[in-house]
Order: sequence, then C-alpha cells, then structure tokens
Amino acid sequence: MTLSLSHITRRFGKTEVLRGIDLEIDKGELIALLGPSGSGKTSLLRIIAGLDWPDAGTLAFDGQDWLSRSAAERKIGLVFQHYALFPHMKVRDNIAFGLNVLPRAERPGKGAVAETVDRLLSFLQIAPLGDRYPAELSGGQRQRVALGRAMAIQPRVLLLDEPFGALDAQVRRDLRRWLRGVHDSAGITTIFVTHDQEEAFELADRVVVMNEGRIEQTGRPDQIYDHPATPFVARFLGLNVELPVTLNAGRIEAHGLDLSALPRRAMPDGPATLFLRPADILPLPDPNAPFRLTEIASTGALLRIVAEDGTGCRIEAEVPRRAGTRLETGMNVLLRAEAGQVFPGSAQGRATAPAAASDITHALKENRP
Ligand SMILES: Nc1ncnc2c1ncn2[C@@H]1O[C@H](COP(=O)(O)OP(=O)(O)OP(=O)(O)O)[C@@H](O)[C@H]1O
Repeated sequence: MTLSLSHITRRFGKTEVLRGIDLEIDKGELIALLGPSGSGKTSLLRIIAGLDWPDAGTLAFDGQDWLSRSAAERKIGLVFQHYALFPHMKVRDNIAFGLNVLPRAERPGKGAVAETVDRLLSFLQIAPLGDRYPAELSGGQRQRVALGRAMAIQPRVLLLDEPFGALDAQVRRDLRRWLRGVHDSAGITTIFVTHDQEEAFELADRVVVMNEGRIEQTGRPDQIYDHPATPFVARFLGLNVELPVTLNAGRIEAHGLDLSALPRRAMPDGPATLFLRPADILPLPDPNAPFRLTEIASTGALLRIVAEDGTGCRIEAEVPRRAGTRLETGMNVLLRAEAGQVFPGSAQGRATAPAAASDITHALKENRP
C-alpha cells in the first residue's frame, strides 16, 4: 500500500501555494512535513484529508484515485492543534463519536463500540479519564483523547496538524515519545505537520522539508541533518554561517580557515558557499592565524564567540564552555570547520549558479560573512 501524490498544485487567487508536489508514502511510515509558516504544509494535508482539492495533480491510495472520494470514504483520522473535542460529551463518548455516526450498515453494535473505546483508552494510557469531560483535562490529555477519537474508526491514514503546537515544551516532549510508541504499536501510516525541527527529527521515519509550496528535500532525519540538499534546507536547519570559499580539484579552500576535515566534493572548480553550524567551528589559538577573537560571551553551557579577520569577514561560533577556557578576546585563532555543506555560487545567492569572484570579494567587503 502506498499513498501516492503526483504533481499536486493548488492556487488561491494568484498565489500558488502548492507547486507540483510529488511524494510516495509507504504503509506504516511516520512522515513529518516540516517547513516554515506559509510553506504549504496544511494546504497539502487538507488535500490528502479530502477537505480541499488541488487544481492539478493526482492523489492515489493503493492505486485507487482518492480525489474522486469524499473525506469519509477515504477513512482518514484527523487531529488538529486546537482540540476539537465535544465539550458536552465525556471522553469515552468523544472517542466513540466517529463510530456512532457511521451509516447504520457499517456501525458496530453498542457493545462493540464500548469494547473499542475501552481498548483505546487503555492503549493510549488514558484509562482513568474515560468518564471526564474535556474541560476536566489538561491540554496534553485532550490531545491524547483527540488521537483516540481519530484512531477509533481504524483509519487508513492518520493526519496530524501541529497536534502539540499549543502545549508547553515539556508536555510536547512527553507526547512526542508517547506518539512514537503509539505509532510503533499500531503501525498506522501517519503524516505529521510541524514547523519544529526537533519534533520532526525525533518523531519521523522520513522528513519532508517544504518551502514556498515545493518539496526541498525528503529523507531520513540523519540524512537531512547531515546533508542538507539546498541552501534553503541548510539555513533552515541552522547552518547559518555562510562563507565564500573556492573549490579547487574538489577541495574547499578559504583564507584563514582550516577546512581539511571536510571531504572533497565532486564539483567544478570555482567560487562556492560553505554553510556551517556555529557549533561545528572550532577556534584554535594560533598567533599566525588571520582571525582575531573580538567577542566572547557565555550563555551558560556555551561560549558564543566572534572572530574577525580585519578585512570585514566576521564569523560567529559556539564552543562548549569547558572546551573554551583557553580563549581570550584579542587572541589570534585558526578556525577549523568540523562539518559543513558546500553549494556552488555566491554567499548571498540562493541559486546554485556559480558566482563571479568579484561577488565574493564584495560580500567580504560589505561585512557579510
Ligand atoms: N483558503 C485560502 N485562501 C487563500 N490563501 C490561502 C488559503 N489557505 C492557505 N492560504 C495561503 O497558502 C499559503 C500556505 O498556507 P499553509 O497554511 O498551507 O502553510 P503552512 O506551511 O501550513 O503554514 P503554518 O505553519 O503557518 O500553518 C499561505 O500563504 C496561506 O496564506
């Protein structure tokens, strides 16, 4: 079984909010749709749910066209950020709701419904809450109930739109682990929308990174974290130090930087941009190195440092505080990059077209790293 999306596009007026989405999802996968606000995550989820239709493209489940089927026919379980539990119904009646409104021919008997609800209450670790009303629950408990209600109909696919978005950080973390456990036991194909990287990376089998209505990259969390495929994904995942470098026979070179730890790239010679996480830059005291430490600030566990080379190049890095005890402002340092991603083109350009060397000199002079 696969959920198969092909060339899905959606326009609202002149705005194209989905621009040709292609995606295959296997049975039992837990997929995170990750992207900034407005990237089209919810619009895509609504189309899969049958709450909206694309202007072009196809959506198929197990080879069957889903665009000609209603939301109810698709048998989708939905959970939204703002728990839409019925306030006048007890938890067990909320969970039973989807079963009780099935057409008579498909509706299970009262006993079978009660059995399903009891099984779900215990499976979701909310057995003591069955006779409470939603107002008597915490936000996290309500979202567990909302998932129970979505699961009661034995959905083919579960769609969750920022389900933990309104909860505080610790509850979110607990629910994340709980959801991963629930998913591993129940095995329901699940698509989860979030703009929180940590959530996506901890939860998902595969992460789909979206930007401006397109998929920028799809892959396992580690793959995406270690090998962002585009400048957008690199920036979005915190590789926010952007440096002009030169590619020379696959080696990455830049004055004053030790880039020997970075593997060679099969890319043409010429100017390129190196993207680094501040925590992947190691300052090594070296009286002959061109960079000088101009700022050191402690954030508790980390030291935030700024190094400048006197020609306008300014680099910020993060060092574990204990590892940075030898560092002092005014000291010359060699900056060693432990990991990073390189793309052809100039530091400011999102395009991957190679930039002229003068662009890079200009970027340096303008104090843009
Ligand atoms: N019914 C609509 N009419 C007009 N524009 C819409 C409509 N629904 C969504 N949009 C626009 O489509 C774009 C994508 O919105 P969408 O909600 O899918 O993004 P998102 O990635 O889910 O964002 P968020 O994380 O903020 O929910 C936005 O620019 C939004 O304003």
